[in-house]
Amino acid sequence: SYNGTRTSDLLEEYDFIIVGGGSAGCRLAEKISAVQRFRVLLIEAGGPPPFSSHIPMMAPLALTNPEFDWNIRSEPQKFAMLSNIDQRRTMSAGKVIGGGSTVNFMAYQRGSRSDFDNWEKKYGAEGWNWEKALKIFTLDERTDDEELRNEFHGLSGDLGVHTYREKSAMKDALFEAAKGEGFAFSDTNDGDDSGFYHLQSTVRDGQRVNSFGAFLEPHLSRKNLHVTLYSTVMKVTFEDKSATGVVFRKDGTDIFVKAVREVILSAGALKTPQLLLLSGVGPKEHIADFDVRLVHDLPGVGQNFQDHVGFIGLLTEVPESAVVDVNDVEAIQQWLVDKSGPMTSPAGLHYGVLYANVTVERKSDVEMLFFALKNAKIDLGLEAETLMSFYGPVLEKNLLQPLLVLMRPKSRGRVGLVSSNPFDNPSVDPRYLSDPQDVKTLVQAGKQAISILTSAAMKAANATLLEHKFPACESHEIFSEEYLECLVRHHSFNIFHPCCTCRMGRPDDPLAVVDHRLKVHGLEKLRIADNSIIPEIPSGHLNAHAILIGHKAGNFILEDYAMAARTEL
Ligand SMILES: Cc1cc2nc3c(=O)[nH]c(=O)nc-3n(C[C@H](O)[C@H](O)[C@H](O)COP(=O)(O)OP(=O)(O)OC[C@H]3O[C@@H](n4cnc5c(N)ncnc54)[C@H](O)[C@@H]3O)c2cc1C
Repeated sequence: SYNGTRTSDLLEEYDFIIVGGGSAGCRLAEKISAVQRFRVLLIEAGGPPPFSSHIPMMAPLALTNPEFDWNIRSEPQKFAMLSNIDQRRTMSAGKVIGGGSTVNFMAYQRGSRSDFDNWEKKYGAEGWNWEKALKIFTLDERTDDEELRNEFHGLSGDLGVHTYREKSAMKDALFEAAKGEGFAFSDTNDGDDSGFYHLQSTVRDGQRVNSFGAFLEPHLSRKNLHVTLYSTVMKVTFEDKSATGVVFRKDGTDIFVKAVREVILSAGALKTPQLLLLSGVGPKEHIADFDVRLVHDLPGVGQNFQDHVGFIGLLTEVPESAVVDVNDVEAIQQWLVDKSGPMTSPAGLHYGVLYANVTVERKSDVEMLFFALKNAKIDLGLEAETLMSFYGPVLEKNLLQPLLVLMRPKSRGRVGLVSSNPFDNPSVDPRYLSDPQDVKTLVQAGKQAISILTSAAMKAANATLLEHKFPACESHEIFSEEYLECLVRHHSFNIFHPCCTCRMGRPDDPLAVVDHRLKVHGLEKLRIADNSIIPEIPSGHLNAHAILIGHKAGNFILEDYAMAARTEL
């Protein structure tokens, strides 16, 4: 498999150095290396994608595997994840070329028009409104869905997207039940996120589409593009307030490469703030606690952490035919022969998704994702005793599990250093559910989910919501408000969408880290292009956003260096 540029072939200097070959970094590297006279270096800490990552149903296998996952452990949580080991959560993040897009669950969702318009209005993120974002989404997308030939979708981009329109009795029942609750059927990616919809996912011809395979792999022969794998950037170097290059370690050797024009950080929402702090850029009081020389006091670095978090534990028994078994040998063989069959389901999410509104101000407060998979071994984070007593008795049953997730959580966390060693993971304190409104919203959504799961349509499809109490909540009447609140706090679950830790904003905004063209405030020759720059978490899943950010960063760079960029974007 691909192993990147040989170390002996690397140059001493490049025009642009991109740190992190994830969803955004790969998109960006393709854009700027299209200009032949730009020498571009992409530095990625992980290696090539594992074979299993191509099989959509195998997605959960990469979770917590140290070969592909940074395995960052959160700080103990006070308001959520109360039944987890040490009340912590593993903040899974891809350590592999393609980053999150190589290990994620492949849902392709942009969120709502208002999310983007809000970035522009509230945070001064000029040019990031829905209309502008939509142009880029459609440029990059290649949907295979005949029914989506409209202004919201692209047919000729590089990012393959598949819609799961396949019919099944369980999906029909879920849709019928959702209709009974007043939800209409809709297209998830038209900017109006409400109702029930078929899942759109980054799958093409039965295989995962990651950002590396879609955008970069076809262009690896470009002579001006170097990609170094298994290479961990330790810090950005500066002369006064200007970035001069980076130091990375590969095979035990520390290598300095000079950036003639710019360094661009695309290391993701957890690692980008860590790298800035290690390089002396961030809140000066925090940096002073470590053996790091202050380069620039920037209070917003690592602040404003946001993630989509919610809960699971409403177990619903369904017929065997409604569930995909990850260990089904016949299904694996079928996939190996012609990339078809049950293994093409992205992590068992093929039943579609519901955006539920529980408050009046929003259409999409909570997303309900319906998982129906067996033997998936998803890391739930629970203490062994709780895991055994809750899941042990239902191990042999075929289960449908709704995962209810806050789309616009109010709680805010932070990322910081634990040490000045770049090989230590950062300290991540999400402060999940620290805002009481978040819990209230999830409890209301829990009631709505129970109504759906116990509806006549679901009963007719032989689905039975099990009255099986979660251990920490045994003293409460099952499915009462108190029970649901207890479940929310004890069996909380995030879906690995950290963002917003180096957010965009105006120069006079004390917590802004980058401007609307992604340049770091107060510094020269340094940009950020990954999900850390998002000011407020949108209601879509974040792979689409990272790709959008990589694409726009590429446009900004081409414009700034007077290349023929599409300025209208
Ligand atoms: C398990 C899981 C499931 C998910 N499911 C979905 C989903 O269904 N749909 C969806 O849209 N989104 C999903 N996401 C989220 C989505 O994939 C991410 O939001 C997105 O990939 C983030 O893109 P990014 O470019 O900001 O960062 P990343 O893609 O994480 O890229 C960062 C890259 O930088 C590298 N890096 C970090 N530090 C260094 C360093 N010091 N030196 C060199 N390289 C470094 C990393 O190894 C990584 O490759 C999921 C994520 C996970 C982990």
